[in-house]
Amino acid sequence: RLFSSTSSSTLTHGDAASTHGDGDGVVDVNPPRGTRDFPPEDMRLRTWLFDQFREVSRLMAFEEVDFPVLESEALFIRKAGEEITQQLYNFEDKGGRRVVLRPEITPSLARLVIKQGKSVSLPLKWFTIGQCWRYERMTRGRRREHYQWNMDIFGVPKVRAEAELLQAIVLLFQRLGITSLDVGIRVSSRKVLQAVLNMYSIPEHLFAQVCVIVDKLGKLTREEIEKELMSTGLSSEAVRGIIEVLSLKSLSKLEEVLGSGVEAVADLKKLFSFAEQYGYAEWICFDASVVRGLAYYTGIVFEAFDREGNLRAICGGGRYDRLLSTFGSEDIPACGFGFGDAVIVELLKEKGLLPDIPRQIDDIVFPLDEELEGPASSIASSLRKKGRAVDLVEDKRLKWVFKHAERINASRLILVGNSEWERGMVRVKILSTREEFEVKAGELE
Ligand SMILES: OCc1cccc(Br)n1
Repeated sequence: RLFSSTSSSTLTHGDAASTHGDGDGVVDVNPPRGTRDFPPEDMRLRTWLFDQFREVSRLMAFEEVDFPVLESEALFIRKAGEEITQQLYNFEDKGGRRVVLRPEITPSLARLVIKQGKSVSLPLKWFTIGQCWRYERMTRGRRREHYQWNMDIFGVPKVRAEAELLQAIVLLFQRLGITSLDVGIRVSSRKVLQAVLNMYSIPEHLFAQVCVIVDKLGKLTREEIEKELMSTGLSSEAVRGIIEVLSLKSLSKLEEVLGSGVEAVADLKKLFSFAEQYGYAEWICFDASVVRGLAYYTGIVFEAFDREGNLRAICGGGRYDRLLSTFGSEDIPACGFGFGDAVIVELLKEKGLLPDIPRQIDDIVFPLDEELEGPASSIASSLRKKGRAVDLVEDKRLKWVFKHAERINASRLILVGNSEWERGMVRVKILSTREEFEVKAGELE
């Protein structure tokens, strides 16, 4: 029993098992609870997915940025009761600083925009793919980390920005083979809720808190939602009004209730007309119940969902025009989305769209005798300098090498044997055609 998943310590590179673990030589080779390793096969799928994120970012003319996973806790202290701020992976570092493993990326983006200040010209279109953390009581056995692709636009106040973000999401789905029959994107605006709160003269400072509660529609029962809303001091009449408006699924109905000329309706109408022009109208639908769970959204919000309703939101985002002033800076209009690496893979599995990403290398170089290991190394080296991916294999039987070549989809097998080498030659086998021929070692490329 060398390995067990029960003890808390882990095997670190180069250490003998006996110096770790709880004394009986048992080490835990599993990663910390709620986290994942990415062995080669999983890493190839992740790399493929992230390559799709990057390619869409390139098509949309976004620039890549990056940030530390570790951030000051101050960046995430918010009073609206969001789940994300109640599950902070926070701690005090050895310098007594309050820090967190970031639960989201938007505040880091805002921090960098403020830091860059006047040295950057607006609009800014930035993207990043980064790991985000939450400390979730493992009772629910959910993950504690995931990778998120974030796309954000700073300095565009009009809904053109949201229309651009929605195109990025649709392009991504299309690249993965997902259609608008599989997935939809629910779109609404926080200005809908703002208009309702105004109708009941509910004070501004309750807005974020009410949004966070209403975002639980569909997760909590209607009674639980009503109870939480009442606990913020809302009258039962206001609570009823909110729930009634948020159950609307038609823009014209919304206009009837809120009256024409309301900003929320104008924004949404503009966005839906953009959708027609971009060609992704069949992907989006108005749904007033979409508010998203982050306190800082101020306008259009959206989330992609699987139409079969088996999964959690695939991605989501919205406009956040007043986030920078919460960090003491001048506000800059902004909007963005986060797209996690987990739900999308569950969807691809469900749809039978998971790609098979096999290993692939160009050449295997194999010395047939021990004293040819030197020549084999120089052949491998010169091929690598010419850009060939080369696996230099030694101390194996030829039978194993042929199997290995198949397993890793090598294009060529280059055998270094005495009789050929004496004539300055090597034997080349093209594995796809079984063609075999001799080549001057110096002319190999
Ligand atoms: O989307 C919420 C979230 C934040 C951090 C880590 C994980 Br897993 N999930």
